[in-house]
Amino acid sequence: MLQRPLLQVQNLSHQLGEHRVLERLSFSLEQGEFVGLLGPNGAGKSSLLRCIYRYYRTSAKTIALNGECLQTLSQRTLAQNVAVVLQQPESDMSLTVYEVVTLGLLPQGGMWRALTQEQKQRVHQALMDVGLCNLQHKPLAQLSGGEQQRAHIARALVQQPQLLIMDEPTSHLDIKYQIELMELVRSLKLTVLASFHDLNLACALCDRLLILKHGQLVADGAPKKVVTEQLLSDVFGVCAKVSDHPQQPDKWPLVQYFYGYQRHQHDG
Ligand SMILES: Nc1ncnc2c1ncn2[C@@H]1O[C@H](COP(=O)(O)OP(=O)(O)OP(=O)(O)O)[C@@H](O)[C@H]1O
Repeated sequence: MLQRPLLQVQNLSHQLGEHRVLERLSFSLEQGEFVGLLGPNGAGKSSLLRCIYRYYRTSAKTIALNGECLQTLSQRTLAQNVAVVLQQPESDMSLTVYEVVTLGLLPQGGMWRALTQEQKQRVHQALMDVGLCNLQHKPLAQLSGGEQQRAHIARALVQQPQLLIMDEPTSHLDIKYQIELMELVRSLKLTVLASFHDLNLACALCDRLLILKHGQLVADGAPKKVVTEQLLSDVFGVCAKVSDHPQQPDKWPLVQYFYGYQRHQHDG
């Protein structure tokens, strides 16, 4: 029997004010896939992710989770199944790391009563997974950007979601943190849809890439298939050389950019 996709997006369009930000998108995510969402500024990445975690309401039947229409799921069912990590949320800075991570129990009805042994264990395990046990009693505000993001990922882990959505989770982190954090997420074997700006990082981490341009899905496939010099020129407007990454030549393309755009613009 064919397995049902975890997430199915079918003919999704979305309008913000006068602006049509998503245009008839269709794709699905299989259980366990790690999928990168790429595209230039304004392409519609955040808008698409917002539709999927239901920050934006969309028309019925355009998004299904486990075969059920996203719009009809209760808030609780949605929160039990979908966790979201955004870039640098600042709302919970006064909480300690432990408290932030415990927030992940909310969808299961935790937090408002004493934690059960099982819940405490789950929080502890998540703190271990992200390597934050030693900082768990510190306020979030006293942590570095990378450590804060780890705490948010631990919160998402405690939620035990089927789908983890990440909107540019690494954009303020240095390159080592970016790699470390995303390799950590990858090792957790969740289904992940994450937006990126760093093409090389996305190529090395993702099973599959979705490329957006002007709200349309212009490519969907393995990094090696999708990332071509033509696509980089057509979608991102850059001139680049694409070769094989020395570490994984069969799987990972390596993008090297050429510079001098300012001069070309002036040269007309
Ligand atoms: N509230 C809004 N009302 C009208 N248009 C909006 C609104 N929010 C975003 N947009 C527009 O929707 C388009 C898509 O924006 P979105 O944030 O989804 O792009 P993005 O690919 O995530 O961009 P970036 O890489 O810059 O974060 C942009 O042209 C943006 O100007």
